[in-house]
Amino acid sequence: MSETAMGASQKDFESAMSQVKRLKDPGNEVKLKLYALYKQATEGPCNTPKPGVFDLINKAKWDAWNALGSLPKETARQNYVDLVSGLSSSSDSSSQVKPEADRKQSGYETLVVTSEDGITKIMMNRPAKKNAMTMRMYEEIMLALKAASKDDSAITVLTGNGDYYSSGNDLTNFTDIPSGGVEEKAKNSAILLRDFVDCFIDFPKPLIAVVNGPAVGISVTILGLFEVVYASDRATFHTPFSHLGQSPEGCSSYTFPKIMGPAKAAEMLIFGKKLTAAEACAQGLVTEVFPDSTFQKEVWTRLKAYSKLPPNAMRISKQMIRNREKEKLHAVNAEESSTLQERWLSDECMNAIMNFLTRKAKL
Ligand SMILES: CCCCCCCCCCC/C=C/C(=O)SCCNC(=O)CCNC(=O)[C@H](O)C(C)(C)COP(=O)(O)OP(=O)(O)OC[C@H]1O[C@@H](n2cnc3c(N)ncnc32)[C@H](O)[C@@H]1OP(=O)(O)O
Repeated sequence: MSETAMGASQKDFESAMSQVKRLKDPGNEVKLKLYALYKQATEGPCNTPKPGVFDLINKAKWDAWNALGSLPKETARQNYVDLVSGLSSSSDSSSQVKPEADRKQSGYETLVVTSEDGITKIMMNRPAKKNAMTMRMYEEIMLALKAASKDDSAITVLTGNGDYYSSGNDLTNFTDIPSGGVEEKAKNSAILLRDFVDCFIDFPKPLIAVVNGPAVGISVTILGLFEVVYASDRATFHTPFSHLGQSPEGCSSYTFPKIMGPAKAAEMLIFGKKLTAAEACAQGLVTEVFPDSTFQKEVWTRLKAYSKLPPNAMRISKQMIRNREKEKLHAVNAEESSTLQERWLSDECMNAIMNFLTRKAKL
């Protein structure tokens, strides 16, 4: 009988463990798999309490281990040995890693993040769900922005994969209620929202939105915190907060009236008027609109040229503009987040979410 059919021996397992230490960094996703298999092989099914939502690293590790369910220890041990052996042979045969692979940053579940030509591109990557923003996506965008603020790129871009830029908050975020109840969820979500928007307020480099298709809710409101917004002529801009029993966020209660005047801002934020890309451009929310057929080519050519400008000069200019109203923006963000915390508990909001989830209503 072959070794594999019998299952890996303790000796194979120990040898794989020491092999792991000599491997080239396999990336976060693989490291999580290795961690989970190791825990399952040595301790059995996940037996520790789930870490809190903000304990990102331990939560990711816990999720990976917990996902193995009741996989037997022996199978986990064998899978660990097989995974390490696969990694060793691929790292032996490709010590010269392709530049393409180097540019893509792994470890994100909801994003594709790449860095090249002086541009870090953060792409929301849930096209089948119109890039709706899950709790995980909010956390990952914050992580990606923090990393981009320290990397050597000159500018940072947020965009979406597929036909939508983003359909805004994933409404199923309302369904995962913890044991502390809906009040606890609303409180934690308000903290997450405030932290999320703070990352945009404080982001130190020029931030560009490449709006490849329709944008809804929070994906629209935070555009007021970007330096430049390029849109395909297929894009639309929609903030249906009253329809959802909610109120504005992303500092839009302050930035939108400043950008487009109070009357136009009210039409969008109170009455949920959906703007075409051309209308959004006329009102100053969008910098420039491109035909969809040439959108990607034209925008990226433009951005590559901008990314060659002296990065420190661009950074200093951005900060000079932003610093004039940073304090105000933080105060607005705090107020909008705490107002929403109450709104989320209202009947108006709950009914609207139930209507979407039971497919009685779409925008
Ligand atoms: C207790 C408190 C918890 C609070 C947690 C809050 C956390 C922070 C919140 C910050 C505040 C943000 C506010 C907003 O962003 S408000 C805007 C919310 N967005 C919406 O209301 C859009 C809802 N979606 C739609 O109306 C339509 O899907 C849409 C018009 C966008 C597209 O319609 P279309 O017919 O073209 O496509 P489908 O509907 O078939 O969509 C394809 C699949 O994608 C799913 N989908 C799309 N958008 C969302 C979404 N926003 N949330 C969840 N799911 C979404 C859709 O259901 C389809 O899925 P299936 O294929 O599985 O059916």
